Amino acid sequence: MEGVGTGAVAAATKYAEADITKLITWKKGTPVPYSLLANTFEAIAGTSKRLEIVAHLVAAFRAVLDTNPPDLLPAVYLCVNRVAPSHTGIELGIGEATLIKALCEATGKNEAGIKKAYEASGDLGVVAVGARSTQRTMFTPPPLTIANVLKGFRDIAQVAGSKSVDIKRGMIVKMLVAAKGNEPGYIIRSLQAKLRIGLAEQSVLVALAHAVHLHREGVKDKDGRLAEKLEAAAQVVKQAYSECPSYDVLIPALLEQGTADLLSRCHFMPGVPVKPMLAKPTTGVGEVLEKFTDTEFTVEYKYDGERAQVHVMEGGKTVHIFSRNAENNTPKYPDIVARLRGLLKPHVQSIVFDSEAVAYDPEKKKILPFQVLSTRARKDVSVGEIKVQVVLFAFDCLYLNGESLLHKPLTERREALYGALMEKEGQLQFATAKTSRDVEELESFLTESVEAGTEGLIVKTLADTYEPSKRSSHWLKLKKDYMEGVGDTFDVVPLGAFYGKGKRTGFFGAYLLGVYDPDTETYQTISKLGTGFSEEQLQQLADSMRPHIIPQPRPYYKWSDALVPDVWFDAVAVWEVKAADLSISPVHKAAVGLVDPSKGISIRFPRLIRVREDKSPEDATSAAQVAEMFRSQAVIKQQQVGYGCLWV
Ligand SMILES: Nc1ncnc2c1ncn2[C@@H]1O[C@H](COP(=O)(O)OP(=O)(O)OP(=O)(O)O)[C@@H](O)[C@H]1O
Ligand SMILES: [Mg+2]
Ligand SMILES: [Mg+2]
Repeated sequence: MEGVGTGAVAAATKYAEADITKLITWKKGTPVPYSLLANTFEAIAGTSKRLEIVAHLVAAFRAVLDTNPPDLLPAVYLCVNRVAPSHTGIELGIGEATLIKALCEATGKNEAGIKKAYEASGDLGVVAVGARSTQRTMFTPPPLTIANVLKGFRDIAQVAGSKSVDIKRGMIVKMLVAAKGNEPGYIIRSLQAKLRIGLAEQSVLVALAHAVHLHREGVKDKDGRLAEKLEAAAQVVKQAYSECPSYDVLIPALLEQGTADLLSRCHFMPGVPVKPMLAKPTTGVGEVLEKFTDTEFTVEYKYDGERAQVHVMEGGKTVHIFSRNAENNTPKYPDIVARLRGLLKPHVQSIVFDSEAVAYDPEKKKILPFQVLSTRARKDVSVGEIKVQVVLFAFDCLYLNGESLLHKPLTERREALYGALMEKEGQLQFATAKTSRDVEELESFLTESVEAGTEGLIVKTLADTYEPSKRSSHWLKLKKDYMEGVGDTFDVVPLGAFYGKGKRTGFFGAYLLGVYDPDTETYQTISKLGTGFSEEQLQQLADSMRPHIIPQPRPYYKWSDALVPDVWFDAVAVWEVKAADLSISPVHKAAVGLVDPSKGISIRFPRLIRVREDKSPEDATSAAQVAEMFRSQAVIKQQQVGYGCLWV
């Protein structure tokens, strides 16, 4: 067995010393006050050390477990700043204008004053805490509790109809009036769907695992193995959550029997999207053969469309289609929903398969590029009005007739797939595949794949399981581009913009781009993007970003005084760009500390490929990926020099 990380040992020691009774200010069996969380958030915001962040959360969760366990579920939702699992599509994200009005109403302050304070601090949460109420209320409202804050948020998220803005505002005012001390700040930030305390979901999962373990087994290290057990608990909880990303399932399972045997109670199930398995870039057939010397692998066409995880239940009566992001894409594809029933073999009652939805020309019987798919409407699509036809290329089977196949090898999953669905041209086809180790054969398969209108190949080991949410080295992508020395594309977040000159006066001529570092929860600049747009595209991008201008950069943006944009944006969009190469930069901050202690990495000559509607800013290219790409670029350069062909 692997050794236990020093982190776990330090954590175990910290927990043993923590006195959670100090936190408990309420009676056992009564609802836990929201102040427990607000104070915990405050403490977390005050440190950047993972270990301390997790320790604060563990203490709070233990206090909940000791006194009122049913409050653990709402507490966790509030920590991850969500009101429901993401596939339900129920989310917060109240606009600034509404929040400002609500703050005025709740505090009796005027709008100009609130706006001025907002301009100064750039954070409505800070404004909310500072804006003490000048109004007297007849009755002091009872303190906010964790359960009623979540319920309030849920209600607000679900108000619909013509008067919804006013109704929402009224509900927000009520919460703000009841909030005390630092609470209004976190209420406001939660409503904005931006907690901004540097709390990553992975940390919440670890804390949850540790708290549950300590609550059940005690904090004393009875056999010298506490650190090891805590680490094991965290692993199991993380895995359960990646198979079944729903706290509504995970937390009751944890409360019931702890982490022992958790995967048998919280596992993949149709209706809840599993996080998709991801692939790593490779540079050529040579590298693939080198990596997989002793491993059996297969190669498939890599289609350029949109990922579609298809859940079919009750013999086709219920169908859900989920995006790469676990969002519900079913309303976008009524045509697929309608055709699926006819494509199931008779013995198939339920199936979940992984596929790529690709635009298709039924007359020419040809697949079409992603750009065509992106013109298809996203919501309220009715079958009769569909202009862009799609074909599904199925490549994996995750579940069949009541049984999860996630832990089966790809060979078995593929057999299940081929045995469960019927192919029909232009409707549903299996991804073209080949199994070979021959360099020439693979090279020509790659050429073939590109001629067939795909992006290249995806190489998969045959003996491995499906690894939800992992960017695993069991799946390697081999795009034509990589071999031309370009490397994989980057998914970047526009953080700011520069006004244009000459013909571009009046709108943005260039953008400041950033990547995301989930370890520090910061956006770090990587490049300036200023060429390669059409005038029309420039206009569209400017229109899409203008509503997201903010008065000041967020405290979690890492940028340099040497390159300050004219306006800053909230981190809301993801753009896919192709770039020339990566270099250590005196200006940019991407992956700072990972390759060089104080300098970041930048990319040269980025060109916009597409706007990624299917990725959220936290799914942007990560700092660690940038560092990895930088290192592998150095290796390739060296190899190419070695082969006498200088890399340009
Ligand atoms: N045969 C296939 N097997 C697996 N994935 C495929 C296949 N054909 C197409 N794909 C698509 O390729 C994607 C992986 O490569 P791609 O470079 O497009 O990733 P991405 O969506 O940009 O995400 P990232 O860059 O974060 O990996 C998968 O998510 C899937 O949508
Ligand atoms: Mg793709
Ligand atoms: Mg990509």
